[in-house]
Amino acid sequence: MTFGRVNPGFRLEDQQINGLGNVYYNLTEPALIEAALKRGEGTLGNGGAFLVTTGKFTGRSPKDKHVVKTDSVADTIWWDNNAPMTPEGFDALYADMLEHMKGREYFVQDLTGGADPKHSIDVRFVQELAWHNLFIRHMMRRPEREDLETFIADFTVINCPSFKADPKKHNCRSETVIAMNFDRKLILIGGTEYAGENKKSIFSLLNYLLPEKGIMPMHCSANHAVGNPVDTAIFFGLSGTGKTTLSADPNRVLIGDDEHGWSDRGTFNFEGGCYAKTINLSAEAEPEIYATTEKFGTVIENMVFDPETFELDFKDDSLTANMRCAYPLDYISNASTTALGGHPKNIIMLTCDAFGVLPPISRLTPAQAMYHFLSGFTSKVAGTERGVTEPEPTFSTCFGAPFMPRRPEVYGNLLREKIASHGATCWLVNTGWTGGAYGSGQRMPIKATRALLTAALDGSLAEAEFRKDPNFGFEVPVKVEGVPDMLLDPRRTWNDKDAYDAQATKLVQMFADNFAQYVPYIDDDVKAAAIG
Ligand SMILES: Nc1ncnc2c1ncn2[C@@H]1O[C@H](COP(=O)(O)OP(=O)(O)OP(=O)(O)O)[C@@H](O)[C@H]1O
Ligand SMILES: O=C([O-])CC(=O)C(=O)O
Ligand SMILES: [Mn+2]
Repeated sequence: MTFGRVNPGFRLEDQQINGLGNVYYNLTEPALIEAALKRGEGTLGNGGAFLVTTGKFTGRSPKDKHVVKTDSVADTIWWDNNAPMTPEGFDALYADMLEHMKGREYFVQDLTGGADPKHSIDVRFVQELAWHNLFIRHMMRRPEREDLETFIADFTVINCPSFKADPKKHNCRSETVIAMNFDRKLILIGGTEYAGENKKSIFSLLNYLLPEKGIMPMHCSANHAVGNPVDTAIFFGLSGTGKTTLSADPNRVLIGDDEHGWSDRGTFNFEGGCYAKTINLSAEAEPEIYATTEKFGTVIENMVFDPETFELDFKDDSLTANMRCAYPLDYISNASTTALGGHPKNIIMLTCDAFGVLPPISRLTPAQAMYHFLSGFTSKVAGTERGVTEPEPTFSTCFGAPFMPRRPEVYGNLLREKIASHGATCWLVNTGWTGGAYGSGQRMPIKATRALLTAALDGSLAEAEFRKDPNFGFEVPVKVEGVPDMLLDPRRTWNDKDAYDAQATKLVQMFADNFAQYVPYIDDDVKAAAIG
């Protein structure tokens, strides 16, 4: 039996997916929640939020992500960063997955990636879990309901958590698999219930497709000034650096929290929803995001709650530190209705420096911006990837290496051209440690980071006095209203100045060692910005 609304000429059978149990097409939120409850997938929480746990996998599995090595992509994929899978392995995987799916209920959503209709792709999600269907409905963009009847997908994602891959037969690494096949226009996900894999698979796809059209795909959040979309800011950053937290700014309009494109028409969100970390989330520091945790249909992943009152425990990280909530953009009161912005006037690169060396804000020249973009320094915070339990310094190029199918220079050069032609101002913002490294110092107060960003975005910071950082050569403001002077100079926040200097020297060397791999591919001015 099939239920719901769908293009009668584009059912699963038309895609040669046969023999399933009931198939539910494009159910809306109430029906999906009802189905998920009936299937025992989770619990209804306060305000109608939907509470789920995901078992063993509570973060992404980047090492289990494969790109199928077909002739058409063999020369353009960055294979050092993307594990290959043979076409034969993929075909066997697909056949076995289809066999496994037989007789089971499936939930289908027909959705779009990309708020700019000129550059969007249509994606069909075929999912075993009703709550994954709810999640992806929040996270992607929805066609008008009447357009569902003519919807044809450019790509199809099949997500079957109960399926276990066979590494030998399927040419993958483990029982968990994410396999992307550009020729067959299929993405197969198996062996994990973590919802983030659904959305990040489309991000990887767009990161491959868009550069060919001259569009820069970015792991960044974005917002714009109230009433003035031309005054757009984007915030690059690896997971946990503050893209979601800082883009939800009560004084600006939210465009999106995680994935955007920059075309010659301006910026556009790939998504229609947000996926926020909820660990230590507080109503005081992040009121807008906090409020979504009691809204109808918000998906709350891996949070501990009181079984009697359903109150969420934001401190309890016993299931994972990567607790999350997913909600549609319009659950944030000042979100953009179009999810479109102008050409970024300010580009913020967020880094969570657990060494406590980098200043809370620095101004970058375009060459320095390119240097930091290619470097992608941060610390991975606990939980978003399997096996990470405390901050772990890392260089993740383009602030999102796990999602980049092409070589870093492809993205670096695109960004560089766009910064040059639109004259964006670039900043490096450390949302990590101050007053010492992880273990002795403390995380940068959100209030201070916000005050610094406000000054950067309203233009007042440009008027400040700047000093040159002796370690990295960028400019650091000396005085900013609302922020203690001392905080602006990390060395002053450390009790032991020698320890700071030693740590700074070590970090500069880590940057230099990492950057050596890009030197053959880059221009002299960026090389000159490569200090150390
Ligand atoms: N100074 C700060 N600035 C930003 N975030 C901070 C700061 N101090 C602590 N945090 C915390 O760090 C976390 C930032 O997570 P956030 O969801 O914004 O990351 P993200 O960059 O959007 O990651 P992802 O790509 O995984 O979604 C939040 O839990 C936030 O409360
Ligand atoms: O993908 C996820 O699971 C969450 C996220 O946004 C990231 O890690 O960058
Ligand atoms: Mn992200």
